[in-house]
Amino acid sequence: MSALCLENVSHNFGALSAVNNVNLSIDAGEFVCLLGPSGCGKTTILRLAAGLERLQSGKITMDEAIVANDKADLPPEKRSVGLVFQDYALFPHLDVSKNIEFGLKHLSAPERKERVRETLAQVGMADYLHSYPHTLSGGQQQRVALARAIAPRPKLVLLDEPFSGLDVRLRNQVREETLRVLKENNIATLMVTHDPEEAMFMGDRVAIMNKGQIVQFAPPNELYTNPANAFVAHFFGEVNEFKGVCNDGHVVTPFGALEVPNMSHGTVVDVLVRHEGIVIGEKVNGTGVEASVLKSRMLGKSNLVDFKISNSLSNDLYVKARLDNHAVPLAGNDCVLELDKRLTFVFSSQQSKQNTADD
Ligand SMILES: Nc1ncnc2c1ncn2[C@@H]1O[C@H](COP(=O)(O)OP(=O)(O)OP(=O)(O)O)[C@@H](O)[C@H]1O
Repeated sequence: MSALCLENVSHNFGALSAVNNVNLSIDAGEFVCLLGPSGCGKTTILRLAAGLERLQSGKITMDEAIVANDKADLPPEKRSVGLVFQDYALFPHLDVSKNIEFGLKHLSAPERKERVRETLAQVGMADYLHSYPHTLSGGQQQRVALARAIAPRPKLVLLDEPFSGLDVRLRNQVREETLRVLKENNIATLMVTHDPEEAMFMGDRVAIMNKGQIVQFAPPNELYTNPANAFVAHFFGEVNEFKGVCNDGHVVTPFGALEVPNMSHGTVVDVLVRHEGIVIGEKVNGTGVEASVLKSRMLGKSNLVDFKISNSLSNDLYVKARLDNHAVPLAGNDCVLELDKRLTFVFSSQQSKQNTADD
């Protein structure tokens, strides 16, 4: 059963189409991230699901029950949804316990107290019952905001860029804690983010959006290794890009011929290779290409290495590779480069153009 299901949902602001025929469903207990560039419609989808924006077209159900369609539109307080926003939105004049009790009016006073205590313990804030929001750090406020959202035991929580106000180190910690708490409580979650790494870290599945539409909805691993188009490939990491033409089921690249069995003869293509898809190899059976190392930069666990390929089909060609520290050749040295085909993608140029965010 879907905790949340959007069917053919569209939304306009005047002449602007902010959300265009979106279908999205989240299973019970599943964590789904809505990822995309600024202005692609992520927050509008979240607001429609929460009931903060009136549905114009389509249908929204929660646990199979209609919450919004052309006839009905349940107000936010009737949707049993927990909300957490970027700015935490705690009530400044209420202490932590009162902030959380706010959503528990249906419980008796002793039940309320017990629920507050229990929920704060889950987020590691049991000692802050009577603190006021302004005396708490950003991370602590975010934990209280999460406690407030889950205390009424909703089946669905909606998070809008909840970690973007936190510094990087704290962000990783709060992300992990948030994920743990939501999973422990088997709460389905839809989280808006524009950070691909965050989406991959947290999401069981990620819906990637562009221009009001969902372009691909899949587990992180699939988005990374099997992107539906060039937009998705670019969004999930840096790539090297070459142009080519499909010739009898093959496209010739500076690294040799690649098979493209499903493309028609003469199709102009973009070949995209992830930086980590260029590897050092040996020249065997004519595969691989000789290259010289221009520059290498240490980036923690890996190095970003610039190569020049001189015997390419046209002019000199420059590519970047992300190599493990132990595999880095010295600047000025020559080596043979190969493609890791799992991290090499071929798309028709026409299709790539249509999917580019800023064209
Ligand atoms: N209340 C509004 N009135 C008019 N236009 C709006 C309104 N809310 C959003 N928009 C527009 O709708 C489009 C989608 O906005 P939305 O906030 O959903 O995008 P987003 O993907 O969440 O962006 P960001 O990551 O920058 O928050 C944008 O072009 C935005 O300017």
